[in-house]
Amino acid sequence: MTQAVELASVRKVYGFGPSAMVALNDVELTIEPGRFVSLIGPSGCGKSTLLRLVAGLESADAGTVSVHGVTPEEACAAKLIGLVPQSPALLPWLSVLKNVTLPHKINRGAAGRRERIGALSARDESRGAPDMLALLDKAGLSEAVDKLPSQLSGGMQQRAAIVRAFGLQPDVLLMDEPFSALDEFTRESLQDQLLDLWDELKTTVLFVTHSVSEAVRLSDSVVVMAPRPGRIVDWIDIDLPRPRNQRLFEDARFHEYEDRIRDALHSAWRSADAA
Ligand SMILES: Nc1ncnc2c1ncn2[C@@H]1O[C@H](COP(=O)(O)OP(=O)(O)OP(=O)(O)O)[C@@H](O)[C@H]1O
Repeated sequence: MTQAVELASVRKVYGFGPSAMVALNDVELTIEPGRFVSLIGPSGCGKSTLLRLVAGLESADAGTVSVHGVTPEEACAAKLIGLVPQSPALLPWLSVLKNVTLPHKINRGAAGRRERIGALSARDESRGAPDMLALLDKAGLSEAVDKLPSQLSGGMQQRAAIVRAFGLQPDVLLMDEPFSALDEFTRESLQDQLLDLWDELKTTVLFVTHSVSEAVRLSDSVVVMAPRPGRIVDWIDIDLPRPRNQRLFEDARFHEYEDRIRDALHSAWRSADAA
């Protein structure tokens, strides 16, 4: 089976000489298609760097990165990869509906590139373009379709950004702390909506977070990283039933997973202090 994401012996160094910073060292990571995997770890352990390597925004100094069997650059050209950054980055002069449909119009050439790459795509091409109004409705934005981003709250803007990313039907969706700027209530409701969309569209998700409970709630697997040098120190499969709704918080196993990840994070912090 072709893996959705594969990093082998990856090393990334910023700077030169004595000021060189090893952002990632000897990173091995394999993500099967359709899985939801979170990266968690202390600040500076290389989570965003790893995401940027998969997105093709940076290149590795050693090792290989592949997305559905091709380089991130090829995967990007074929629009296999979607990226949701920390802040929504919507175009301020376009309505919500135009913001979420514009990438589709721009990216019509991607279908041909996908075909040329071959049978790497996990998606069902016969499914056609998604109904963006239906996706906006599912994300609770049906009242906001004709509004400008400035007329929406931060949470609504982030929801629109997520719909836009899912609407492109990427095979791999990269999310860099997409909910970090939001209050807890909005955050939980966006987690629900993200899980709904993910369940429907079966996209592979690689999700960066600082929140242990968010990682446990959303993920099939949580990857724990440590800094100096940035590396993977633990991989924890979250064997909890789906759908994962609010009742999950009453499940003792949910809190056991949280404790396990917290322990792994404490070890990561201690190893960073010792470095
Ligand atoms: N463009 C860059 N130039 C120089 N150093 C960089 C650059 N980008 C990241 N770094 C360094 O690489 C290391 C990893 O950074 P990265 O942003 O990937 O960490 P992170 O785990 O995402 O951190 P945070 O949780 O704070 O967002 C850090 O020490 C950072 O200072």
